Amino acid sequence: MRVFWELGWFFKERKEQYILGIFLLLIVAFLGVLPPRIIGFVVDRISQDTLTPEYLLQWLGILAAAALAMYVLRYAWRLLIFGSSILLARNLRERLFQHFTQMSPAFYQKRRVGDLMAHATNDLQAVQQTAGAGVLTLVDSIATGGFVIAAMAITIDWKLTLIVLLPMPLMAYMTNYYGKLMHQRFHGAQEAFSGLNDKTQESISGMKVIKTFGQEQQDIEDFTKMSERVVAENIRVARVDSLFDPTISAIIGVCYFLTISFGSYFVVNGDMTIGDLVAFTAYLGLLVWPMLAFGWLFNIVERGRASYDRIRLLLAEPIDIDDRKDAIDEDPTGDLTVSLDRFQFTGDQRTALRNVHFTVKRGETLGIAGKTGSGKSAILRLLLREFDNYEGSILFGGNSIDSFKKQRLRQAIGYVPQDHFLFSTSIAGNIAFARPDASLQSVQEAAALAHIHEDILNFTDGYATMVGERGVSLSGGQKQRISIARALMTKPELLILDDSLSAVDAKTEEAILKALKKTRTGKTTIITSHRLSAIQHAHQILVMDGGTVAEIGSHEELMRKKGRYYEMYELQQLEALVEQGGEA
Ligand SMILES: Nc1ncnc2c1ncn2[C@@H]1O[C@H](COP(=O)(O)OP(=O)(O)OP(=O)(O)O)[C@@H](O)[C@H]1O
Repeated sequence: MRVFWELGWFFKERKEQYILGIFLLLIVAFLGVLPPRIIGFVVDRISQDTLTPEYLLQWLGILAAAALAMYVLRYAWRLLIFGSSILLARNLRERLFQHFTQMSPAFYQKRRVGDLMAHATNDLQAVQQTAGAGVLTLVDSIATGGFVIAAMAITIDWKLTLIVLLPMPLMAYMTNYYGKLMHQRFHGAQEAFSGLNDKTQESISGMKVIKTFGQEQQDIEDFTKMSERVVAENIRVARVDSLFDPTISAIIGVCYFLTISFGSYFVVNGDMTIGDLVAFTAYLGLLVWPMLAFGWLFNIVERGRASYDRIRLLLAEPIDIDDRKDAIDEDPTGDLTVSLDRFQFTGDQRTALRNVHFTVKRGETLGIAGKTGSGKSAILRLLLREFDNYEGSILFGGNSIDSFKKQRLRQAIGYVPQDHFLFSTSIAGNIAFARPDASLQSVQEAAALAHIHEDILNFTDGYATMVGERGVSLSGGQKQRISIARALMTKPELLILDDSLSAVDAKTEEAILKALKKTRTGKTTIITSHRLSAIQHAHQILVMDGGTVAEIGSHEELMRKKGRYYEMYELQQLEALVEQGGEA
């Protein structure tokens, strides 16, 4: 029951609704004890042969009024309590989503998407159930049970009531024992569900690769195994859950046995009337629901507790990249000075970057070259402040990048990542992502700069063409150029192209670079590329090797040096020549 205490903050927030709801529920529970008592009175009149139509009508009238009141009040408390529990789910859902948006890539690296989705769906539903059906079963079982027992003891016979209640401690012990078992098993069931969720998500996203490699059968087998584990875990839960009903029914059976044995003895002895015994038996029938509800309560509460524990753990995960208290609320601008002594990716033992020192003057272009895995993207990710755990400093306009508000820093940067991601919306919507209020004209201008305008006009719906799952399929080069247009929309102070021209042909690459040079005067640009043609025009070129700077200088300087850059350049020239069929 600890989960009710832990959800106390929410019950306080919705105090009025819960108090009124519980109050109405208590009235309903009280009204519920009237019918058996009325039946008892009427049976006594019948057995004494003194039943008059007026007497019967009077009680029937009261019964009808009670039934009507219960109908209306039940509706009202359900609305109040279940309505509130829906708000709890909304509240937690929004907090979770907000939390997800603030977490750094390091968080997503160690979490699985399916797992996070299970938190946002299955777990939230279980917590909602606790605040709704959980509160209902708790209050209703105690109130109805309490009123019925009170009615039995006060209006009929306290001795018979005591006798009948004798098996109750056994029931309390059993339900408590089952509850503990359920808690352990629920954890297993929820984890298995998370795993299955993750598998489904990954298989659907990677269906193309699965099919290409003809691995459908293997994937189906993996899925089936995980699905069977979910079934097995849930059957383990059901095995305990199924024990509640038979246990409660058996105990109720014992109660009936005691009622009939001792009740008939009391009637024969003249301590009770037949009407009393009939009413008592009817009351016993009314005890079935609170006892069953008590069993369900354990189920709901244990499920809710396991889920709420998982949600709280997730929400307690610290935001590792956060704004400082005195963060600068201005867009960063100026020279970029990078002085990195050492950087390791979170959770990785290897040094990803070592002794990387360079300055990019405002308005200049920096090119970064280097073999795959040499640390080019790592530098860019630090500039974006995806990680803070480096030794050294990164200054933007003389201020450390972590002294700016995260939002401000990222607004100042237009980033085109290697792995393009387009949203399932129109092409215009994708380009205007960071400026949703932008005019179509500025969207088209950005698209023209990224050399994708003509392609877009050729699509059936032009800029309104839908992209993604339910839309048009785009080529890698088209996706790249739409991503570049998206980054250009904000006219960023710093534009970062992370190998973003790899899927376009040499002519298109040249045209894009020319357009950038023309429109980005006074603004800084960083381009990483395997193809040196994309960076040879840069004011400065950084050649990375094994996480450190191997060479730095302009194209001419590096060519004169005849070092690594020279070798790479010569090799690429040769490759180009071979591709053209050896004609110089
Ligand atoms: N999130 C991460 N956690 C641990 N190691 C990582 C992570 N991302 C990259 N690395 C490692 O850091 C090194 C540098 O990677 P980086 O992505 O910067 O290379 P790159 O030069 O951009 O390569 P490419 O040209 O293939 O994109 C690599 O050895 C890579 O395996």
